[in-house]
Order: sequence, then structure tokens, then C-alpha cells
Amino acid sequence: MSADKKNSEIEDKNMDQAEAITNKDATDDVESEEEKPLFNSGILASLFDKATKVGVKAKRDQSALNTEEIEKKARSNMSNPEGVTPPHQLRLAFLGGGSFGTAMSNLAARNGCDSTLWVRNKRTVKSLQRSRVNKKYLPGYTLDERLKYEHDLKAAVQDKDIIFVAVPSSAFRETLRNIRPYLTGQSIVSLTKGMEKDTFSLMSDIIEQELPEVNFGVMSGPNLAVEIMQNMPSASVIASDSEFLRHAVQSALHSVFFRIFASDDIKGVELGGALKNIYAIAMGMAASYNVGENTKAMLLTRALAEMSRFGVASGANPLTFLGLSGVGDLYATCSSELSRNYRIGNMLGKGMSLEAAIKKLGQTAEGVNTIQQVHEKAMKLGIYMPITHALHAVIYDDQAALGVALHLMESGFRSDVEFVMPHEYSNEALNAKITAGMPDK
Ligand SMILES: NC(=O)C1=CN([C@@H]2O[C@H](COP(=O)(O)OP(=O)(O)OC[C@H]3O[C@@H](n4cnc5c(N)ncnc54)[C@H](OP(=O)(O)O)[C@@H]3O)[C@@H](O)[C@H]2O)C=CC1
Ligand SMILES: O=C(CO)COP(=O)(O)O
Repeated sequence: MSADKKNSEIEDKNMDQAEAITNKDATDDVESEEEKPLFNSGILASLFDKATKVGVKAKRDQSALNTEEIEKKARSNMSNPEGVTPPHQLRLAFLGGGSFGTAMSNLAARNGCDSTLWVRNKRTVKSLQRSRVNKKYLPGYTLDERLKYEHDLKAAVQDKDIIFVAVPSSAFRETLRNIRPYLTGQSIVSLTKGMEKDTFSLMSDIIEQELPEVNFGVMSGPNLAVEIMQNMPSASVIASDSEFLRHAVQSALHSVFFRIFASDDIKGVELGGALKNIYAIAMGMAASYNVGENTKAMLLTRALAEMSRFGVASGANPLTFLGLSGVGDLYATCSSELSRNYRIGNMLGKGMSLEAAIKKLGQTAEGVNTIQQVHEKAMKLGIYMPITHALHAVIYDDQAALGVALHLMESGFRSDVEFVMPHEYSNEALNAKITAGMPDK
């Protein structure tokens, strides 16, 4: 069966089941004017304005005027993900023609937004325009006919409301510098899940450094690009200090197949997406040894403990790691061979060298760099990250994976959830008893 046909069958089936959910969703998510008037003003400001910090603030007070009409538009937009073009289209650019930029720009085009995918390679743009298939990164999936393609960066970003950046972290700073001359008030949303090599900067740090005046957000969650193309129901999180930007992104990308939840913990959401790649590599490696479900569950939950511990040390809210961008993405990426990080770990576990595994993958696996960054940062700051350090020892210091894993199992006594019982207590009390030869009764 062709991927197209399979795709359309899945879509038909999903549409039936989703019809009821659509209406419910729209009602659930769009609260009444009295209950939440800012929702309406958020949509209004985002639809009519470029959401600059200044611009949005200036419009905030005027926006109560047309709330009824806007609520109708918001409802109709949300309940017709594949339907009519909304009268006030959001104009969106997606930078990076890999699997995720392509999947998200396609989602926005299907939602009736004016969506443009920018790809650095001119020949790829021609091929996309001709075939509507991203042959290198998402072969077999036909893209929405309303999606536009652009090779000229200026043409791609000028006059847009929001610019989504979906290039690898290694190209993020350069991409922001390249678009800087063309920015006239557009908001930026990072879709990238990684850390910059050597600087340990997250993408939000880079945005603040390179474009300090720009209104921005980060989006992250369990979003394997292929599953999104297959219309498998998924969800993500938009984190921003700007309520208007959060609502604009929700309105642009929400559909019966894709829900967007909101957060204002930018660091937490971003760290969830970056850190889980480390553990996806670890899980891929563990899977190559045919470990059982108990082992996988232990790895996953101890990974979550490391992530939230590191998050707290970086100024994030630990509860964010219980959300979609934390445990949600950790679960998806650690469970699926669709994850490139998982596949890298699996290849390493089967004895392939790192260079050979990266070459064979031929796509972005952010975790390879993130392990190094987080290992160094954790050592420097004294953050307890045993899985990360162990993985670093296997990948970069050539230590045997099994020996390192056994050593991990032998490490000291810890509390389960250290936000419930601080680990110092259990660890130190038990260690002291053992050292003193007094078994715990
Ligand atoms: N794929 C997924 O499921 C998800 C990915 N992400 C994140 O999105 C980011 C991008 O990943 P993804 O789309 O998967 O990556 P891919 O490996 O699929 O593609 C990378 C894309 O970035 C382009 N690119 C690389 N370097 C540059 C540069 N210097 N300037 C402009 N474009 C460049 C590549 O172009 P070319 O082909 O010409 O080399 C290619 O189009 C990553 O941080 C990833 O973690 C987030 C959620 C899900
Ligand atoms: O982030 C992702 C899913 O949420 C994609 O993971 P990989 O980069 O490992 O493919």
C-alpha cells in the first residue's frame, strides 16, 4: 500500500473518531468572554498584529472591542482544521527543511495559515514545489497544496507574524543572525531541541543574545515528525512570557490531530526537549542488550530525576518535567525507533563507532552534543547526573557499556523523588550505618 493511501485511510478513520472531539475541544479550549477575556484579546492581537513586545502591549487595551466576532473566528478556526481559510490568516515562516520544519509547516498550512517553508537548498525548493514531497527527510508523505516553499531568506521572513526556527542547534545562532536584517516586528518560536556546542546556550538564550528586542517562545513536546505526518494524535507545549504569542501559536497549530498546551516556564520546557535526547541514546543502547521492562522503567524514571535536578539548577520549575515536554517527550523518544537519538544509541550498543552511527543516520541527533554539554556543565556545577556521566564515559572515553552500567547499579543509596525526600538524608544516613557496621532494621 502506498504511504499516501495508507495516510489517507488513517486520516479518514481518525476524522470519524475526531469529529465529536473537535467540537468538544473547541468548547473546552475557548472559554467564555466573562471567564477569560484575555483569550479573545490574545487571538485578536495575534491575528492582526506582529506580536512584538511593544506592539502587543499597545494593542492589548483596544482588543476588547470585537471580542464576540473574534471568538466566532477562533472557534471556526479551531473546529475546521482542514477547512476554510480563516478571514484573518496568520502569516508564518518555518526555517529548516528537515523532518520537523516540514511537518510543522504542513500542519499550519492545513490549518489555513499562510505557511512558508524556507529551505537553504535551491534544488530542494524546486523539488518540493514540483512533487510536494520532502524526498530526503519525509519520503512518502504528500504535503498540503497550500504550503509554500522559499529559498530566499528575506522573502521567507518578511511580513510574517511568526517565524518558527527548526534548524539544528548548531545552525541556530547563524540563522538568527541571517534573518536579523529582515526583522520588522515578527515573533520567533524555537522548535529546536538542543544546546549550542561549547557555550551551553539554550535556543532561548541565543534568541535573547542575538535578538534582544524580539518577542519569542519555545515549542517542545513528544512530536516525532513521522507520526505527525501520519495524523497520529499528538500534543506539544508552547512556552512564552507573551500570552499573545502563546495564543497565536495555539490558534495556528491546534487541530483535531494536534493539541498545543501552554506554559510560561521557557527554560523548563526547553530543557525537557534537550535533555531527553541524552536518555533516548541511553535507552537505545540498553535496548541493544535486550533489557527487560523493569530496566527500561528504572532508566526512564531515573532519567526524569536527573532532568528535573538539572532543571532546578538551571532555574526551571521541576514540575514542568511532569508535563508533555518532560516526561511526555522522554517517554516518546525513549520508546521509538523513529527517534534518531534512540537509533544512535542502538547502533552504538551494537558496536558501531560514533562516527559510523552518525553517518549512517544522516539526520540530526542533538543528544550526541547534548551529552557533552551537560556532562561538562554538571561536573562544573556539581550536579549529580550519573546516567549522563556514564554515557559520556562510554561514548567519549571508550569505556565498556556493560561495565559502566554495572557500576551505575552499584552507586550509593538515594531517595526516590528528591523533591519529596531530599537525597542527602537517605544517602548519608544509610551510608553512615553501613560504614559503622549497623544494618538498617
Ligand atoms: N524530527 C523530529 O521528530 C523533531 C525534531 N525536533 C528538533 O528540530 C530540530 C531540527 O531537526 P529535524 O528537522 O529533525 O532535522 P533534520 O536532520 O531532519 O534536518 C535538518 C534540516 O536543517 C537544515 N540545516 C542544517 N544546517 C543548516 C544551516 N546551517 N542553515 C540552514 N539550514 C540548515 C538541513 O538542511 P540540508 O538538508 O540542506 O542539510 C535540514 O533541512 C532539531 O533540533 C530537532 O531536535 C523537534 C521535534 C521533533
Ligand atoms: O524530539 C523528538 C520527538 O519529540 C525527535 O526525537 P529525535 O530527534 O531523537 O528523532
